[in-house]
Amino acid sequence: MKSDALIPRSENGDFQRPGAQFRDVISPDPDGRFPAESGRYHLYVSYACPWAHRTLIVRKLKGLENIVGVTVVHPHMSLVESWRFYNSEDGAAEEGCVPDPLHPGVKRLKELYLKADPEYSGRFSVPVLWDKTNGTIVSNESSEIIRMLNSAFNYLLPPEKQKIDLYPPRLQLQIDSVNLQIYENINNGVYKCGLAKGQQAYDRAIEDLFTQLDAVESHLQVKHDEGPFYFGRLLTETDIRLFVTVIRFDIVYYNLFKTNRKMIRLDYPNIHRWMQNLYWNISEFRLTTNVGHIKQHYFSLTILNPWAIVPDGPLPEVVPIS
Ligand SMILES: N[C@@H](CCC(=O)N[C@@H](CS)C(=O)NCC(=O)O)C(=O)O
Repeated sequence: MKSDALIPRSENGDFQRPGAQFRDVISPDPDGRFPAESGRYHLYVSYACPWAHRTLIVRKLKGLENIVGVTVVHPHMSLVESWRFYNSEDGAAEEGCVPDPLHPGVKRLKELYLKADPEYSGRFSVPVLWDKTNGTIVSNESSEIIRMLNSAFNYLLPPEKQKIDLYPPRLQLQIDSVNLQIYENINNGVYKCGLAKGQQAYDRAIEDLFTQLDAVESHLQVKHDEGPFYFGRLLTETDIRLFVTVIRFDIVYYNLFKTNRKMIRLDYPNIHRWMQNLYWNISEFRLTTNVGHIKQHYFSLTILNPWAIVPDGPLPEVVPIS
């Protein structure tokens, strides 16, 4: 099968991201199928992937490093064979990748999906939240994994980490509604631009993307007096979900996905300031951002970049706060 045929699209050529298929939930209930326990769950992520990046940020913000393990896959992904684990022939560019520590001999993420469900026929995507006790996947949907990490393990955490609530009850309605627009037009919007098949599909996607970015820019300008976050004073999951796309924007999407009507650093001062604050002042954002993996992964998608040449810029990759 030609690799282009593996990109899911509508009849009009619009990219359509398939829904995740493992949708179980870790709960604080000790009698549940997936009770919150220390050392039982493991995240498989790529540093390149914005959806996986959400889970890395929340894991760190909540101080779950010793409770939920992580393995980073190699940044080069095969559309047919899926992500692969580090092997001894890999070099320095693959910083942070290791062989699968839980399943010696497993080479590809695909194998874990098939262990969890031999009949599985969906995409082999990251992130994967793995349950060591049942030997299965709890969830491969990042929006739901971050909600679990936000609250399910609280009873194991010190008070200052328990208190961090990225989905606070009084903002939930607003968060849900903003998340939806940001997902549709920005998070997935950049993919709709990059993976559009045909001019009209691209034109639709780019219009929606920049209309939404313009709206976020105005929103952040108004909110700035209240605080540095999307909702002002409080850091929420909306900041995380927006950050993972914005940090990749000038570096890969602008060029590879043709989202080049405007650049964050030059044309969106409020979004840029908001992003710089998260990146430079909140270490959990900076320490989970790996620009090397991001560039290695996206520019290796030969369906969009036949020679897999990784461009030099933009420099600096993330502009320091002046
Ligand atoms: N709904 C998923 C989407 C995850 C996703 O699409 N991940 C991409 C990487 S950025 C992936 O692993 N794709 C592999 C593939 O489609 O084969 C989530 O948010 O967790």
